[in-house]
Amino acid sequence: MSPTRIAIAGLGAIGKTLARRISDGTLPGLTLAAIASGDRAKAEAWLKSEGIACPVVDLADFPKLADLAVECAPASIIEEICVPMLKAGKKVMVLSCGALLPRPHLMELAKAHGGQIIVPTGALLGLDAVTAAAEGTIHSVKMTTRKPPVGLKGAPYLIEKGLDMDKVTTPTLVFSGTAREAAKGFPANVNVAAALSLAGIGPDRTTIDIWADPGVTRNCHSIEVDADSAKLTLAIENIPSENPKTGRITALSVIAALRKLNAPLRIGT
Ligand SMILES: NC(=O)C1=CN([C@@H]2O[C@H](COP(=O)(O)OP(=O)(O)OC[C@H]3O[C@@H](n4cnc5c(N)ncnc54)[C@H](OP(=O)(O)O)[C@@H]3O)[C@@H](O)[C@H]2O)C=CC1
Ligand SMILES: O=C([O-])CC(=O)C(=O)O
Repeated sequence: MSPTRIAIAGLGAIGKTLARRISDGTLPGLTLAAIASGDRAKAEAWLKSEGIACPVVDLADFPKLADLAVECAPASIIEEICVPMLKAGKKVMVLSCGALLPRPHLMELAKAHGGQIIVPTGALLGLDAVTAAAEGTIHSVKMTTRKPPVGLKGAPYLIEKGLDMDKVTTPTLVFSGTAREAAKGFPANVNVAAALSLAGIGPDRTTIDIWADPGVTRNCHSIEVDADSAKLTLAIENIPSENPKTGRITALSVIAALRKLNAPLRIGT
């Protein structure tokens, strides 16, 4: 069987970890085929320093070079990554999944051309159980996120409300609302809430409280799901990566999902 060719869009905290792990040959049946970056010269210099041989290309070139693209770039360019791949009937693993909520046309495009959008568990946990529960009836899904203020800095919602994260000295509830509203107001901070909503009862019925908490050093998420099959209470404390907004486990989740693509034994939903 020929190897599955992987393209990476975005060579940041997630993309770099991914590039290292695919190119070192520890993921059987996968090959690193292409990378797109916001800064081609910087990406080429980094790849050279790591001893990774991979072309840095334009996003538009992905469909001819790759079978699956991993989107780990700013949410604002999701269309540029997904549209060419999906039109070519290929797969895209989407990390900026909050940006999927206002774009149902991307799912339509996948359906029309036989492509697929894959949202990995990412920085969260329990999406296996939530998708299973969603095959029955889920009554409610509530999430609470608690991050160090630096992990929320720059969010459009905070800027709009004039909330300065440098001035937060006690745990502060900065947002309470639906996953859809959270994805709009915090596009680089709570993709986890969007993933949870897509797994369960959708972005308008899934709720989230976001706390800026100077007392924590990790990005902490807890989930409560009430369903006719089970009651779930789940929590995860993510150690930040080189990007304080992004937990280290996110890249590992992508690697685990990629490993499952060609694995003879597949664990989990
Ligand atoms: N679903 C989930 O559970 C999670 C999702 N995320 C999301 O995943 C995404 C990536 O996260 P992370 O790796 O931490 O982000 P980073 O900010 O570390 O990296 C993003 C990279 O994208 C690159 N980029 C910018 N413009 C373009 C472009 N036009 N084409 C290709 N690449 C570009 C940037 O490169 P340069 O610096 O050269 O401009 C940057 O290195 C974010 O949207 C984040 O919110 C994060 C954590 C969890
Ligand atoms: O969901 C996100 O975008 C990032 C996040 O909370 C985490 O990594 O813990």
